[in-house]
Amino acid sequence: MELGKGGLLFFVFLLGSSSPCATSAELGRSGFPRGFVFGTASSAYQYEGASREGDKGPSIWDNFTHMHPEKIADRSNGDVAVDSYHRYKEDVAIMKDMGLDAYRFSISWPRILPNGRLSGGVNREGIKYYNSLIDELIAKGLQPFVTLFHWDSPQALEDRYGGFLSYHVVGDFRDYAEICFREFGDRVKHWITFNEPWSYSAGGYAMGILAPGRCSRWEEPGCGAGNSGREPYVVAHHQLLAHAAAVAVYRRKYQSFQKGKIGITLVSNWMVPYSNSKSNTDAVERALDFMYGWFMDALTKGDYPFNMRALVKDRLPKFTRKQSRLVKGSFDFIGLNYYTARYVHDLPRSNRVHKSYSTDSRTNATVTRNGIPIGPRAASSWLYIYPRGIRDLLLYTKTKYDNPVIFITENGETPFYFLKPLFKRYSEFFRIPGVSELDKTTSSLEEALEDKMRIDYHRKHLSFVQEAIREGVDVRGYFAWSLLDNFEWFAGYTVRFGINYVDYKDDLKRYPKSSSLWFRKFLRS
Ligand SMILES: N=C(Cc1ccccc1)N[C@@H]1O[C@H](CO[C@@H]2OC[C@@H](O)[C@H](O)[C@H]2O)[C@@H](O)[C@H](O)[C@H]1O
Repeated sequence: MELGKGGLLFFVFLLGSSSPCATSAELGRSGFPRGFVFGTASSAYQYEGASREGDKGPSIWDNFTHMHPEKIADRSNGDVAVDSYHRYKEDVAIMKDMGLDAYRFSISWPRILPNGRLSGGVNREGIKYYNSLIDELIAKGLQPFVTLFHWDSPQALEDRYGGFLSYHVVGDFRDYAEICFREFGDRVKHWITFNEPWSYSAGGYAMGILAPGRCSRWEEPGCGAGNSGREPYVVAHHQLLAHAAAVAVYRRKYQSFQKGKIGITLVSNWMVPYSNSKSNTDAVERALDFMYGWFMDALTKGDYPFNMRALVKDRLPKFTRKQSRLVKGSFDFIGLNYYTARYVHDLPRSNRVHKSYSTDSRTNATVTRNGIPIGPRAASSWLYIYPRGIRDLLLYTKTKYDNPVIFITENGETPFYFLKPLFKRYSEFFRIPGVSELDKTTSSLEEALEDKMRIDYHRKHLSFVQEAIREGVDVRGYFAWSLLDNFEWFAGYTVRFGINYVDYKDDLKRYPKSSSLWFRKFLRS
């Protein structure tokens, strides 16, 4: 049944139930299909530290945080992070004790190739570290899910040819990926080429809030160089080509005897029309195309969505026939990161001279409708809690993209923290409508470990994942973001996503939060 644009969204909307059937009493591992994988997720720059140890080369995040500390909320960096480079055995023991099945982590490209290129030499210290981590996971009965690129591009390639702005990155990424397949593929059976190419393209080249921090001069908060109307599309294009090149190598030279699966992790908000007018339901379709279809259409159809081609025109790169064939179908599964949702309404055609990815879709996304938030706000200004969105996004993917195999590779939140005294004295200023519970910044460790809001977030999202499975979506796993509190990019260490607490003031000691204990019980029931 061919559904028109609005019809598809209306179809998803109609089927939606206001809340999932399972109650917290019923919710447990046994409510999911046999073999469903439960894990936690992390990334190299946010966890490892040891930024200049073990002969690792610098990444663009090492450079970005040191050159632009003002772009990080607490002027911090990942030089030490949570020191997983030295403490990975302790971290794996935490996962084992929780009863998790898998761990999603990323490999730092410049830790394997310090100069970014094969010709610069392979760093055996880097190979040794990841072998140790993978061996430890397997020894403790955990499956490694490995992301090859989680934003920490080698600085050497940025200096050499502008990193992902250049087509040269395709061959260098392919060579890097092949080293990983060869060295780790006997034990790694789930490969994720890129984490959130949307975030890297939009955050790094349209908004300038992620490394390498490029955007047009007139964009807020202002960047030294860049072009928000062209560079995000070029960088996304080269990520897709690099992804397809790596998949082709894996399928041609390794998959037949290593028997692994390879995919890519995408992120999308769920988009809710501000009203059911045609202009706003059309706007929702455009918003989904510009964030999610940008990659899903290329991966399933071999070309960008019609909406993008029609609106971005010659600023949107074109696939050659050969490239289109390489990209189309270049996945065994899709990793999907879901955090939040937005209300979306149409923006009339503007004759803006300043072209930007951020305005090309002619939509505006808001977190409130008639003054009412779409859901309780987490600590991060972009994260409003809308659990039903994970089910709607999964159903949309099933219906529009032919029911691919999906792993939820990230889902998580960071409770609202306030300075307790400040909160008490100025609570009327902080009263955010709809926030069910504020986790105040606490004065004691005991209070810091109490994260009921995060338990509620994961319980509700897991219930909606169950509902999506009942409706036929082929979801095979769920990874919570994140195992530990960690370096959260432009927020630094000011927000905490961990289900396990890290005491930054006392030797990075790890402590289970209530959510960790909840997951431990969930995984045994
Ligand atoms: N952070 C994102 C997507 C994103 C990109 C630009 C701006 C906003 C949001 N995606 C995933 O979210 C996770 C949580 O992201 C945090 O969200 C709250 C922000 O304040 C914080 O800076 C960010 O790290 C990251 O840690 C993962 O590495 C990443 O894969």
